[in-house]
Amino acid sequence: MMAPSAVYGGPIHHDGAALEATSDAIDDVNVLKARAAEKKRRLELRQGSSADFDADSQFDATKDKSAFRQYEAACDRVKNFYIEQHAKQTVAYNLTARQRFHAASRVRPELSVWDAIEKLNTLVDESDPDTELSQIQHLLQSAEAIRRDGKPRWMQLVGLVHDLGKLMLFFDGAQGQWDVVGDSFPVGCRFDGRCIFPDTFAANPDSVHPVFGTELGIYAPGCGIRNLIMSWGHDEYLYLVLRDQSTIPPEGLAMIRYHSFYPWHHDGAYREFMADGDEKLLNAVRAFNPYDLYSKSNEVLIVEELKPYYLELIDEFFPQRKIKW
Ligand SMILES: O[C@H]1[C@H](O)[C@@H](O)[C@H](O)[C@@H](O)[C@H]1O
Ligand SMILES: [Fe+2]
Ligand SMILES: [Fe+2]
Repeated sequence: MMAPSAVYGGPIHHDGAALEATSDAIDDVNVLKARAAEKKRRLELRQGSSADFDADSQFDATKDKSAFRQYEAACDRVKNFYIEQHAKQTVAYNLTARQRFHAASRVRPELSVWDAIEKLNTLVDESDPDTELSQIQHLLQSAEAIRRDGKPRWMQLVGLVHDLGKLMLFFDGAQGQWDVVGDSFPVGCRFDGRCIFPDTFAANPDSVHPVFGTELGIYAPGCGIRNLIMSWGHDEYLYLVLRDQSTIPPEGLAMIRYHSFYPWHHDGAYREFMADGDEKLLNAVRAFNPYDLYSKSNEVLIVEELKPYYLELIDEFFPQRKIKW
């Protein structure tokens, strides 16, 4: 009979040191195996995301797009919202809001992204003619549409978080919904006729201001979209919050910052301020828009079912877990 040492190719030791060495080696192998399994799982997850971020959307092929953003036919809730917002979004208010945001004394609540999403459960957006569901549903509907179209994981994440700036209603000393939600536009120059309900800007003192009321106002042509002072609201707030606290790529940050800037990304206004590189950002914002707008539906998603997938996605882009809001 063959000696056991011949089968294993070496002598069998029974001393403690050798046993310890063997069990360390087994631990090492297990770590490697766990790492390989994790890598494979992440790869598999990614395989579901193969489309370019800016490839045309597919999920909305059968949607009647003319049914969305019908402001003339909208209810009084929406019209009254814009009457108030357009009267009050002045340069002076904007500077006050930004100072408030940047103040060293500002207490910044810390909350994970998922907890922030759940907090939005109670918020129904007064400016929105297309959904009366809570914002958590809107975020999940956007993210799910992006996921269904096989878009990159960072873009799915942008869908999931893009309206979290609406949390400023609870956190940032907002005055009401008028300085949180709704379409956005620059202040400091003439309000463009392509904004919705443009006549309501007549009640805004800046519209007759000797500088702010002129076509270019405080800006130079070609100054760059990033240099426009955007009306204060959830886009700008979330952009400022996430710019330094996530690994979202620049295109994703542009989607967040300008997703409500319909007069620019949808109606071609304010192009005179664009600089080199802005066309690329515009392209990104446009690629995101269908997932924000046409994903709105009355179909209620089951939050608990989707939660594990999105918790993992959040982990990938927010390694520090909690966000300073
Ligand atoms: O009513 C909506 C809503 O507030 C959205 O979150 C915003 O991004 C849109 O631009 C706006 O018109
Ligand atoms: Fe939004
Ligand atoms: Fe949205």
